[in-house]
Amino acid sequence: MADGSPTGRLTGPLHVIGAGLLGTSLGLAARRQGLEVWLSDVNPEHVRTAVSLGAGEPAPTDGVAQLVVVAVPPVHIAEVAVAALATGAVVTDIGSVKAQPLEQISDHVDEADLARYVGSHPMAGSERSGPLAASASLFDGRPWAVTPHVHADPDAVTLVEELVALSGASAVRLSPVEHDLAVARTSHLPHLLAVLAAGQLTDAVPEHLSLSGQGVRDVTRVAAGDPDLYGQIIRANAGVVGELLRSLRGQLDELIDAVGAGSSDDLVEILNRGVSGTRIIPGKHGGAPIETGPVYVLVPDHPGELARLFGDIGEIGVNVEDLRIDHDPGRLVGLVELQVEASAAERLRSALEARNWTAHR
Ligand SMILES: NC(=O)C1=CN([C@@H]2O[C@H](COP(=O)(O)OP(=O)(O)OC[C@H]3O[C@@H](n4cnc5c(N)ncnc54)[C@H](O)[C@@H]3O)[C@@H](O)[C@H]2O)C=CC1
Ligand SMILES: O=C(O)C(=O)Cc1ccc(O)cc1
Repeated sequence: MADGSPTGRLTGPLHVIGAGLLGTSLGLAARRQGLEVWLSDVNPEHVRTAVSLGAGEPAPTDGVAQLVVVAVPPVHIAEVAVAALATGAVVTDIGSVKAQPLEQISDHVDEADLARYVGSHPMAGSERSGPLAASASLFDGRPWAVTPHVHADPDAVTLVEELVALSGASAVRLSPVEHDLAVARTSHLPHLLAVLAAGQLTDAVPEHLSLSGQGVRDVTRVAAGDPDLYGQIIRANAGVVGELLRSLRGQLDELIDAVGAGSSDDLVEILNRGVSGTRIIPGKHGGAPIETGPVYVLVPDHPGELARLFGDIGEIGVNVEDLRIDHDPGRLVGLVELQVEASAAERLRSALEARNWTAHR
């Protein structure tokens, strides 16, 4: 077993504390690369489930892991990380906010132990929780913030960045404060806006809800996330999120004026700002955003049809950038929306039609 001292080379064992969505996904990703993974959780059922999925083995009662990953809800991160540092291991947490746990941990450990703590945050997840929602490919191609504090041991930082690479993600190094500013804008505020958009649906009558299309599903998806978890995340970043919300209040007033104004100029200016925002979100693997276009395909609601469609797309040789499926309320068919590189959309549509699929753009 490793003695836990940072060597800058990730050989394991990796101890994941918190076998929920994130922890189990990480265990699966690390096992995929052959690393020894130990799992623990306050809920023994979650460990059993994660083990049965192949995410690792129950953590032994003794022995020091090389790297401990704390994957528990935000309010428990500091206490779990402090206990893990006492074992001599390098410790990272994957919580969604970084300045607050660092401050709490710093209050309870000496500088030598603190040097082995390096916070991090994978920008990957879903609105579901628990080990059954886990996936080995959750982190593939995703950004993963690594947020060393000024006294962090460089070897410990390297070890955490190796974990990121081994999980299929790309490390983005930021200070904890910078990170919290970034996620307030890219994650916490969008989450709260999705909550408001979804919440106002609860006032609608069922006949009106029957007109729900893909747009409302797109803007409300993340609002289904566990309110307890998101409450903790947002409260841990309350200062920055509060500032953004106050700025948004001003923008909401401007929007109300623009909607009621005689001319549409101001409204179009606001709508254009939205278009600009969508265009600067980086593409997959942090690359430049690529322009995609949709191809819609009618798929009979029978077992095996989706596999046949994807087999055909694979043979046609077009990469699918994104995908969603809508069900036709009146017929036993699904409408599959494929997002592909814009320049390949027409080629894909005509090749699918040639293979007897009903496809349009
Ligand atoms: N859900 C998401 O999409 C993302 C979540 N995160 C962060 O990852 C962390 C975990 O979130 P999820 O996996 O989504 O939650 P989850 O609810 O699926 O899993 C959390 C697990 O921690 C366990 N746990 C709670 N207190 C514990 C303790 N004191 N010791 C050991 N185990 C304990 C729970 O039993 C549960 O199995 C959170 O800090 C969250 O901010 C980060 C990125 C994305
Ligand atoms: O569901 C999504 O699209 C997400 O963006 C998931 C997510 C949730 C919380 C985080 O701290 C990071 C990522």
